[in-house]
Amino acid sequence: MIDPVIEAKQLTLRLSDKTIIDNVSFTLEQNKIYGLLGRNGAGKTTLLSLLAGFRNPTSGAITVNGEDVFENRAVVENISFIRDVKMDSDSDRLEDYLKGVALFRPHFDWEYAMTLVERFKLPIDSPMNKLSRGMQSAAHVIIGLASRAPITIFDEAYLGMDAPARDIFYKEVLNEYMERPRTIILSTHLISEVASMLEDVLILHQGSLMLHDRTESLLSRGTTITGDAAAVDGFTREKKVLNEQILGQTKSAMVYGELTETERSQAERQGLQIGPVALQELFIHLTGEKHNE
Ligand SMILES: Nc1ncnc2c1ncn2[C@@H]1O[C@H](COP(=O)(O)OP(=O)(O)OP(=O)(O)O)[C@@H](O)[C@H]1O
Repeated sequence: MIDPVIEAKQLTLRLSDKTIIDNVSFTLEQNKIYGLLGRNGAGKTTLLSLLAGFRNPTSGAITVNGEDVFENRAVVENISFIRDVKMDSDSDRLEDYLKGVALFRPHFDWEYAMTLVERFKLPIDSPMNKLSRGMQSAAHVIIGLASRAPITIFDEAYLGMDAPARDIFYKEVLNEYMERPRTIILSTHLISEVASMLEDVLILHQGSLMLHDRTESLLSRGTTITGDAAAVDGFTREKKVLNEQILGQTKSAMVYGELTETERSQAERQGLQIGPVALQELFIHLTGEKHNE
């Protein structure tokens, strides 16, 4: 499959009379890294299951290059959907497990998978259910990376992994993406760790798509003001402050909303530094209780 374009049109899923995905529409262009963010229960896994063809929408459509995904083998074999599932009852050795998975994945690179097994220091002969939680996560991440599917989805796949293992994962994702561009969707609560990798961000809130924007333009909605604590307080008095940090006499405040040119020169005159806002703070603000009252 070349250059997959994913389109959701008024996508809706109801389960037991509850609307889980509510009239969601978006277009995902080929070969970008997308971040799918949302609070617990927002519907991220459900949306990704629809995209991976595991579920049939109640109404609306989700297509890849114009073709419906559900029960469409030609499309689905180009999608790798990696979740953090526990393998408590699977006694296959890791090597056999990977061999089994590779059979159904046309782009699977066995040599790369073995390199990753070494990088994550996984015992290749161990039964899956004897691996630690983090090692099981790493095994799934290896499948996602080595499958080299044109559409690769990591749904909290790396939650059990410790910080050094996650670091390896992020580096591998970026390396792979540079060498073999593909569409990668990362659904995560570890926003600060992945923020710099994301080209576009989608925020799902209570089943609806709240926002789809380039990360850069999303980040321009907020500003960090740093400097003398009293000056920062004066400057931000009328503004929506998302978060503040104080270190001695110095204060750093994240505010929502773009600054005007006049405000920027005013800040400069007062010796205040202006910097970018963190994606995580924006996310907390946009999906927090108060913003949605
Ligand atoms: N089979 C089902 N039947 C009924 N409701 C379901 C079913 N599966 C999920 N839900 C509900 O759908 C909503 C969305 O769940 P989903 O797992 O997609 O959210 P999520 O954004 O991935 O959450 P988290 O970040 O906590 O993993 C939740 O309210 C959940 O209870």
